[in-house]
Amino acid sequence: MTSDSADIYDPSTTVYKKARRQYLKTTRNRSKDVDLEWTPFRAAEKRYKARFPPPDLSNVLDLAPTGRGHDALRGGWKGRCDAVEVSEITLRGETHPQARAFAVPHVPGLVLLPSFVSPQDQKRLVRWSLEDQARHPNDTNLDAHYILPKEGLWNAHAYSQSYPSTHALVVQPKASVGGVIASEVNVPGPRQLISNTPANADNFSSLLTSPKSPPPPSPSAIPCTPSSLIPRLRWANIGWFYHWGTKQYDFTKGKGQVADVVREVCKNAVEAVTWQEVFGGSKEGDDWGEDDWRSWHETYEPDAGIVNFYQTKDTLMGHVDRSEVCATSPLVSISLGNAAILLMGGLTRDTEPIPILLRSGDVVIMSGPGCRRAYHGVPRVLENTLPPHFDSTDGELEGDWEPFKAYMQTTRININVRQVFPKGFEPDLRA
Ligand SMILES: O=C(O)CCC(=O)C(=O)O
Ligand SMILES: [Fe+2]
Repeated sequence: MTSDSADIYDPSTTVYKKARRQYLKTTRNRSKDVDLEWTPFRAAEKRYKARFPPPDLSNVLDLAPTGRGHDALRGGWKGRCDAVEVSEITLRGETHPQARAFAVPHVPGLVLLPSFVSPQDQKRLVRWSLEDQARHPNDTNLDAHYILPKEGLWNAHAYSQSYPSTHALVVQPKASVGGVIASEVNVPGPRQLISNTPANADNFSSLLTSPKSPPPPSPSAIPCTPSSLIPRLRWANIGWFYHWGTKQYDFTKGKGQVADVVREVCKNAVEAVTWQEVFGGSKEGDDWGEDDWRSWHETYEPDAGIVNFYQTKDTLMGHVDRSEVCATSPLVSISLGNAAILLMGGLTRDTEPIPILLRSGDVVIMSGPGCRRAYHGVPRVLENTLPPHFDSTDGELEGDWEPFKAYMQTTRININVRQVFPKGFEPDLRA
């Protein structure tokens, strides 16, 4: 338990002293006013991101079932179970103790389902994310810059791990092949923040026809092995293609599938919630037209999404997901692997966000006008918080689990699933 993450809380340790020295060095020339200029959202982001002073996690909302509690957070991280008042929601026909859902009154439409995904399904979804999703025909952050192997980057990496003596495949950068050298490029790395026009039923056809060219390949990318690229995988697209440059969907590329393994989890989560208890009787529950919460048990149908891959040093800046025409229907977000802090704010960055601890298997639903277009971000992935079931190799599924186990030691995966269009709607691609 004397890992670096625990020592950072103890001023007598070298880890603490080193982090403090580093902090004083980097903040030496900073204007005294800079903190005052930050919005509450930005200030919270800075606090949770900081390596020094280490963030105080005592106000983080942690809904882990009692007993399992903080044990899953190895390495000295602590959290609090009762930081924000939550109301329990009855689940349809579910009686097992983990089937609970919580609404957070501070953010109407935010619903948390702790441990909703079973340990076995968590592992199944990790496999699916890496083997089946982070590959052609889906787009990933690395596709812009590298000619990725047809069998998928993960599969090439896993093969090279299993057969280290075979001739290693080398992934070639795109810039050296196409000869396109751009002066300014998006290098592979964190998602870029782009301010985009919120999609809606009226502007949809103009968004559809706006040009969406591929990002220029990085001239600094060099040939490398699949294994050296794997830690740089940041996202893969599922369902309708998402164009990161414009933050709009590119419907002309046709519709990819949201695989059943994910669709089932999302539909079950939405059906598990008694929406009447979330929106009934509140002003947020007024008539919203197409996306009415009263019919979500029948009309919710996921058609797009992103698989986010975070290494423990990665963060996702505060943003609003507003590219979907359905502006209130549930966005279902599944957490896998190491735990993280999600900051959930309001419609502007001026609202003080709620910090929420997300563990492997937790599902978050963002829905309704007060939450679906609220600012949120992930300022911290917590090191050494991989639950023990990721280490075990029992059961028939486990045969070749080793490469996944190794990768997941420093990784969090988030499957972020959206509904772009009302169920049954087919965009007219001749528009
Ligand atoms: O990683 C998460 O929990 C959130 C990801 C997210 O907000 C997004 O993909 O838009
Ligand atoms: Fe998001």
